[in-house]
Amino acid sequence: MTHTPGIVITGASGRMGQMLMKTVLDSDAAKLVGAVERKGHDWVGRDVGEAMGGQPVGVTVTDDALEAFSHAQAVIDFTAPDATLEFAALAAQARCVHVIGTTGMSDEQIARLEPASRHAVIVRAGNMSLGVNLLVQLTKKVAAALDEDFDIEVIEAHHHHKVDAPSGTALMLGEAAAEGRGVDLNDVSDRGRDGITGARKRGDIGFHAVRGGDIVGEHDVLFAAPGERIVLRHLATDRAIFARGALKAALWGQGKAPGEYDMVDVLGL
Ligand SMILES: NC(=O)C1=CN([C@@H]2O[C@H](COP(=O)(O)OP(=O)(O)OC[C@H]3O[C@@H](n4cnc5c(N)ncnc54)[C@H](OP(=O)(O)O)[C@@H]3O)[C@@H](O)[C@H]2O)C=CC1
Ligand SMILES: O=C(O)C1=N[C@H](C(=O)O)C[C@H](O)C1
Repeated sequence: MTHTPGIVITGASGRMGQMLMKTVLDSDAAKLVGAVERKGHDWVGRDVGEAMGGQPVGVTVTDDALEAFSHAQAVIDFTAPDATLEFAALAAQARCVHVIGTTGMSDEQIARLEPASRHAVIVRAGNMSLGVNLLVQLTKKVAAALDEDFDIEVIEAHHHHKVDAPSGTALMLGEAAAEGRGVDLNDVSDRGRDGITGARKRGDIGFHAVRGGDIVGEHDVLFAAPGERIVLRHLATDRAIFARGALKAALWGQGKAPGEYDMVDVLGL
């Protein structure tokens, strides 16, 4: 008999939390065993299906993350950096696979995931969709094929609720471009120009963030040279693509050795 992994969703009431819940409830490969919200949230104590405006699903929203994780095989976490660091310690304690979609983490915060990854599998990516992870590979290839006559700019657009910039995806694409070029992104990153900036510095990788309305997520990588331009583009029109990727990661992580992984590992790209 095959074992169906139990999944807990953190940030249950969020845009991604609700999408993740629906994706797990619709899946035959996993079962929803927990939904976590912060202390004092008005969903705590309610059936999560009813809280989302539908039928009961038999899962009560809790603010006790460790208790919820102790009944699960994986935690899918699209919340905020501080919350994700707390959940990483608890998921490791419960030996759950921790799938992290949270963006906006500093290098120092990312480094603080390391102790948890010694005890449990962590899969973290700024974008869980197949399309973006393919675009990351293409960006690396194109950047490796072109010289610095081609200026690289990463332009992203998101809904007006988004709190971090550049997006996690834009940073993944920038890292890929830098890697393709054989440079360190920290040395060439130029974020959001304003004022008398002087002429563009050869070799820089620029980042620009647009925020408006209900844009799900759009990313362009522009390679601009005298006389020609290449644009690599991904348009997300449905958050389901991120939730499907996250569930795939939660299933992929079962039985893997503790450590830090990303969607390139999961998708075998
Ligand atoms: N990797 C990927 O593929 C994707 C990543 N994301 C990322 O996922 C994250 C969430 O996005 P989105 O769903 O749009 O955001 P929302 O603001 O809609 O949801 C975030 C959820 O996390 C909860 N949360 C925040 N801080 C805490 C905390 N300290 N303890 C417990 N719960 C907390 C919020 O609760 P409350 O309302 O009470 O604050 C809310 O339920 C962002 O970082 C975003 O960039 C989004 C889409 C795809
Ligand atoms: O906040 C969002 O919505 C998204 N965040 C991720 C990011 O920062 O790149 C992924 C996706 O673009 C949606």
